[in-house]
Amino acid sequence: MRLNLAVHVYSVPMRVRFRGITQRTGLLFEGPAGWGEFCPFEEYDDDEAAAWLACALEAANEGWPTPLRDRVPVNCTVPVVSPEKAHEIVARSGCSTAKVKVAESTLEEDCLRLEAVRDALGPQGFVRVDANMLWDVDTAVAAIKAMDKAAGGLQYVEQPCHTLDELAAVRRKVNVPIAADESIRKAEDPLKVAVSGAADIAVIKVAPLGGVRKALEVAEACGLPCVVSSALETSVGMAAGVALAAALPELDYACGLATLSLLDGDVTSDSLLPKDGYLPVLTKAPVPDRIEEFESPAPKAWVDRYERVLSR
Ligand SMILES: O=C(O)CCC(=O)C1=CC=C[C@@H](O)[C@@H]1C(=O)O
Ligand SMILES: [Mg+2]
Repeated sequence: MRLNLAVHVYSVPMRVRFRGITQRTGLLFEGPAGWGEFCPFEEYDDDEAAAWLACALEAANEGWPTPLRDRVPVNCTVPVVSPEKAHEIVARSGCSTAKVKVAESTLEEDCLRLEAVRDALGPQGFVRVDANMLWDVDTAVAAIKAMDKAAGGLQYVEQPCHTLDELAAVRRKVNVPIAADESIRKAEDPLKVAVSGAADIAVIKVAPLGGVRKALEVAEACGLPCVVSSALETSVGMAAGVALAAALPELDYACGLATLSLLDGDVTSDSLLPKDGYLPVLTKAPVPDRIEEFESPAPKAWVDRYERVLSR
């Protein structure tokens, strides 16, 4: 269905279920500086969605700060899949860092998946895991020790538990570095969250933090090495994440921006897919020249949401 509006609602199937979704949906629009993408996950209320809109408006109206590098190292992302499939994803990616989703299945299954990932990467590669807050402190400590062994060394564990106090407690009890993700992006004020005692690394996401400039402020305020990670955007929104990674004064770790391969298609023919473990830095988002192939059959709810958040 074509809308009589300058916005396009897309719907792209996921190749594998990821964070509970099988279809990625969102909205694209063009402004004087280029294309922007508005795609807060469904459960986000209008308050939270406002930051995502600010990110899309920054891309469309202002553009991004000057990049400090022309390419960005990225990790491949391994969903909860069989060890064979995990091996295939990592081997095919060309990345030397893999992030593996854990804690959604049994510890044994997670460990088998991690062994397969290490096998695919070889001894020089880096393996990190993301538990998305699913553990309590004791479960986290036991799981991290077992996974560190199975993976032949973990680079870090992302958001093992819910609260900053729990992260700090886990951090005292394991040798694996801790990264904070939800603790930052879901904080009431991401600029004020006292993450430094609870984590070694900050995961920052450009859309939930309100755009490249806002996310750079958050990175500076938290004072930790940063990993820029995606929110499963199409290449249009992903370009903003890459712009953030390109503008960070220091970038010591591969970024979680190679998630296009989790989608079964893209709204542009200039997809941001990694080559030899890197994504190119673009000055503006790619033009969504394939939008018609992915036009949503039910755009109304998205247009309503966009207009509601825009008029707040
Ligand atoms: O960091 C990556 O490798 C990929 C991005 C990723 O894992 C996520 C993207 C979007 C939503 C999140 O549940 C998830 C994450 O928790 O980091
Ligand atoms: Mg995470």
